[in-house]
Amino acid sequence: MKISEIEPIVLSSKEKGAATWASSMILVKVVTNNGLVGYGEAVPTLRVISVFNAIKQVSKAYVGKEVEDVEKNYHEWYKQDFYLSRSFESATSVSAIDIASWDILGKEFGAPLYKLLGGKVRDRVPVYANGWYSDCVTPLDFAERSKEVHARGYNAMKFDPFGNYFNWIDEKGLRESEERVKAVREALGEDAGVLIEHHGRFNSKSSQLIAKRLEKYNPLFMEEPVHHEDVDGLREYRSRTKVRVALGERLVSLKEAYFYVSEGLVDVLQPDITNIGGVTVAKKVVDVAEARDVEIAFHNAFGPVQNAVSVQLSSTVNNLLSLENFYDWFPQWKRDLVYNATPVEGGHVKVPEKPGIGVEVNEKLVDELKTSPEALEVKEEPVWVVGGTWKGYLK
Ligand SMILES: O=C(O)[C@H](O)[C@@H](O)[C@H](O)[C@H](O)CO
Ligand SMILES: [Mg+2]
Repeated sequence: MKISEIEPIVLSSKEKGAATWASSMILVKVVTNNGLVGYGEAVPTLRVISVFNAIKQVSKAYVGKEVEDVEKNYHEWYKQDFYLSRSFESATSVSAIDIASWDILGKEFGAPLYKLLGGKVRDRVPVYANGWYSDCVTPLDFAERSKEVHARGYNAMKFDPFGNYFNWIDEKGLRESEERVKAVREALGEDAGVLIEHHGRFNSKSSQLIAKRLEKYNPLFMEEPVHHEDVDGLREYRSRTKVRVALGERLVSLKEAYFYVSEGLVDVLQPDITNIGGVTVAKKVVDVAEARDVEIAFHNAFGPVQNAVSVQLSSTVNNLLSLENFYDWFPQWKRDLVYNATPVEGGHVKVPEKPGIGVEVNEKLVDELKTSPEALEVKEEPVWVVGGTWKGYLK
């Protein structure tokens, strides 16, 4: 079965989600010469136009290829694109096409993805909540909202308590962040998972001060505590703190993931299937992590296709910690965009049994929401911030 057509589709709506990127989505539709259709998804942050164009470029290498040859096709692009290991746009494009190819493979064999990957090790995937704390600023805001989320069945949740501090943090920032974390820990009790998101924005000295202040609240992990490229800063952080480190959403290749695992720089690896290289690379990354007892918690922030493929893969991962989940904080259209959806019940998602990624795309809604790629607005509250949490800081 040959790939005959690849179409990048930008979707957007005025309905706001948890963050700036949440109101748009990049879907990739792959069609074969005998009419099978598969869907993938690419990363929709401040690069919507360049990712859309990159998908068109990568498509030139994939059209005409056998859709079943996921391994060969990825390596052909690895050979072609001198900059794949450096280009997030290239990596997310190849990932989206790879996900759609696996979706087609499942449909061809009439099997959900997990069966093609060696079978599942669990029927329900444990998830943690993210995106739940829009407009939370005071410790009380965080405490009340986290209680509501807990009552919905989530026993673990992630949040960024650091307001608009960037690179450096001072005593006031440390105190305010500590008050928020303390409020959530007290609201949830000792057994819940409290996950601290740093969004990779601090220098090592500042994040070490943070770790010393927050370790008494027993965070499940500290996510991206230092700037992504600051490997020496991360080594210093590792040697001077006792907290568990999670990272991985910006990794774009197997070798990059291998580096963090083999150097002992990470406890919880968070590959994103939409930019690590699709299912083809993600499953290898999982194995590399397992060899060093590093746990997996896929980054899963964007849309329902990414969510579906992440649920399928998570069901097969022996060393899974949890899967990130924005599902209940998606704008409604992202839930409506797929049939046989994957709701969160009791902090878990049931693994769908439909072929491929396990959900079908609502093509009527795709036609309604389809738009031309446009640059996202740049606001004082950056794209990675959960909306409204900088309110107290903006002039
Ligand atoms: O862990 C996460 O879910 C991410 O850090 C998100 O919070 C970011 O905002 C997004 O990935 C930006 O592209
Ligand atoms: Mg993150």
